[in-house]
Amino acid sequence: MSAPKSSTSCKVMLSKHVANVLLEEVQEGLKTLEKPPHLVGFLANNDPAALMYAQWTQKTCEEYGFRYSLREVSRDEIEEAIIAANADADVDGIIVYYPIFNNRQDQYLQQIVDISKDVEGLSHQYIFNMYQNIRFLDPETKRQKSILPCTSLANIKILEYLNIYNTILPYGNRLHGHTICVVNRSEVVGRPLAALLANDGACVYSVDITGIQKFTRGEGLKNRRHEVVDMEGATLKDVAPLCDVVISGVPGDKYKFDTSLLREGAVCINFSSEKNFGPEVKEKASIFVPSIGKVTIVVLLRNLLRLVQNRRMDNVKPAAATERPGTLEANS
Ligand SMILES: NC(=O)C1=CN([C@@H]2O[C@H](COP(=O)(O)OP(=O)(O)OC[C@H]3O[C@@H](n4cnc5c(N)ncnc54)[C@H](O)[C@@H]3O)[C@@H](O)[C@H]2O)C=CC1
Ligand SMILES: Nc1nc(=O)c2c([nH]1)NC[C@@H]1CN(c3ccc(C(=O)N[C@@H](CCC(=O)O)C(=O)O)cc3)C=[N+]21
Repeated sequence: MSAPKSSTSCKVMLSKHVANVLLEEVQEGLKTLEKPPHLVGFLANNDPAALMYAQWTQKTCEEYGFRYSLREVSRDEIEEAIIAANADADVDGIIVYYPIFNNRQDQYLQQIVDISKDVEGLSHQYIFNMYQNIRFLDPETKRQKSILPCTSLANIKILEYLNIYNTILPYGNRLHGHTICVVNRSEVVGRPLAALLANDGACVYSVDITGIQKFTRGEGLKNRRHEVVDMEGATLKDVAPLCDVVISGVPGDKYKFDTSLLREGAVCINFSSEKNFGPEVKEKASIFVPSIGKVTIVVLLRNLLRLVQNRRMDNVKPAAATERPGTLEANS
C-alpha cells in the first residue's frame, strides 16, 4: 500500500491574525481619547479599486469606533476641499484616493494635506524622515513618532508577527542577517518598503521592470541609513535564491513569481491585489501570506491614532514644508 501524498509543510498565514493583534493595540489607544477620531476620505476619480478601498476602510472604521466620512468631489473642487478639511477642527485625518490627475498634479495635492492630518505619510517631511531613517518628529525628546506609509508598514508588521524581526537585537537592527526580495519599486509601496527594511538592517534586493537594486546599511550595519547600489545586468535568477523572505506586489493578473527560484523554506508575502504566487508556492515556502489588505487598513487606523496623539502633545514643530496659510491655525 503506498502512503498518501503528504500535504506540504507550508503554513498559510492569513493577515487577519496580524490585524487582530494591531487592533487590540489601537483599541487600547482609543480608550485614552475623549472622542473617536474622524477620518475623511476624498474620492475624486471613478476608480473602482479606490471606491472599494474607501468602502472597506469605512466599514472597518465603523466596526472599531472611528468616524469615517467619504466626500465625493470633482477634480476642480479637490484642492479647495482639502484646504477646508485642513482647517476643520472636526477632521483628524485625511486620505485622498489616487490617481486623480495621474500626473504631477497628484504629487502637488499630496503636499497640500496638512502634515498633522496626513494618515498615509505622504507629506514631504514624513517621506524625508523615512528615507533618512529619522524615526521621530522631535529627535531630542522622541515623543512624536513620524508617520510611515500604510502598505509598506503593513508588510513590516507582518514580518514582526512572524518573528523575522529578532527582538534580541536592538531596535533598528532587528533584520540584521536577513536577505529580502521586494518585487515592486513604486514610490507608494515598493521603494519605501525596501528602504525601511534596509534601514532596519536587512539586505534588500529591490526588483522592478527595469532591473535590480540592492539596499543595505553596509557591512556590519556601519551606516546610519541605507545606501542603494544598481546591480547592472542582474536578474531575479541571481538574487531570489539568496532570499529568506520574498515580498511581491506586481499589479495585473499576468505576473507570477517564478517559485522554482525560491530558496527552500523562504517566507513569501503577496501585497498585490492579484495573486503573484501560484498554488505551487506551498511546495517551497515555509510560510505564505496570500494578502495583506486587512493589516493595511488597521495600520491606517493606527496612523490616525498616532496623529491625534502627536497633535495632543501640542508642540508640532512648524517645519519649513508645513508653513502654509491655515497650517498654524489647524495645529493650534
Ligand atoms: N497603491 C497603493 O497604495 C496600494 C497598492 N496595492 C497593490 O499593490 C500592487 C502594486 O501597486 P503600485 O505599487 O501602486 O503599482 P505601480 O504600478 O505603481 O508599480 C508596480 C511596480 O511593479 C513593477 N513591476 C511590474 N511588472 C513587473 C515584472 N514583471 N517584474 C518585476 N517588477 C514588475 C513595476 O516596475 C513597479 O515598480 C497593486 O496590485 C495594488 O492593488 C495594495 C495596497 C495599496
Ligand atoms: N491614497 C491612496 N492610497 C491607497 O492605498 C490607494 C489609493 N489611494 N487608491 C486606490 C488604491 C487601491 N487600494 C486597494 C488596496 C487594497 C484593496 C483590497 O481590497 N485588498 C484585499 C483583497 C481584496 C479582497 O478582499 O477581495 C487584500 O489585499 O486583502 C483594494 C484596493 C488602495 N489604494
